[in-house]
Amino acid sequence: MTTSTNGAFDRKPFIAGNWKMNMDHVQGITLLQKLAWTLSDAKHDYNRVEVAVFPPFTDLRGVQTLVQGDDLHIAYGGQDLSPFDSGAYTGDISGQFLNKLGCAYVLVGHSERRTIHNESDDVLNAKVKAAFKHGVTPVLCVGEGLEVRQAGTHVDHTLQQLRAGVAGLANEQAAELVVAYEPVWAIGTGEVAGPEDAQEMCAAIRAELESLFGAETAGKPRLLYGGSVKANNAAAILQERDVDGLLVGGASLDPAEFANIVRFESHLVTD
Ligand SMILES: O=C(CO)COP(=O)(O)O
Repeated sequence: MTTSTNGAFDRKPFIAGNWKMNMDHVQGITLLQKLAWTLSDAKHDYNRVEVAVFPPFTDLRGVQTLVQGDDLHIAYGGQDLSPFDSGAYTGDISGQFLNKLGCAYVLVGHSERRTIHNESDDVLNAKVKAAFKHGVTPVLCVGEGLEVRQAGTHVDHTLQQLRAGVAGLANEQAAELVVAYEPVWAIGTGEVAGPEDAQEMCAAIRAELESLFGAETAGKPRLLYGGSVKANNAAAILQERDVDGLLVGGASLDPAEFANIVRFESHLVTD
């Protein structure tokens, strides 16, 4: 039987919605408004569970205006950033632009960036550093594909991505980092890694951070799970000791479903 962590989280739970390439800037505002209303009706305590959304770049200005205008306590961030500050990099977005738009976070190395855009570990390490340089907290995404999982080398594979991503970070940066474990075979497939799979990897990530940065620092970063998370499986995953939050794709496009995930505590098993 899993042990409830209700009321005893070591780190503030973090529930993030990655909208991917969905929602134009008009739809994005409607979605965010509905989410905010739903959470407000449910009297959600943002001090207890942090909420963030990752809309497409073109939505960010509208999101900022809504968040500021309505004094929402929902954080937001970009889905990617350039490793460079500015210059002749057509199509790229600088971390300083994200900071200026009030982005608290930025996704780095989502599996769709690693596979579709062939982003290498070196580039991703540069992106992590660029995010910190510009005052935006990176959410470093790591995780194995199906073949690696079937070969049983998923922990080694994922830790290698982690080590490469955090290479050269100062302890204060490592403490602020967010890491999202997203097994590629569980993304958008309906195939959820079991809570024990999420726990196994998050514990391994925490142990690796400890060996790199020491125990005090390693206790601070929040570790998320992502991959086919829905309201009906969120609580079980979050009950695991080393899982501090969730990175939600498809279900974050439905405000009622996402709000239910944010309110996972009402589904926790208490013993
Ligand atoms: O990739 C993900 C979040 O970044 C997970 O996506 P799904 O929740 O749609 O499986």
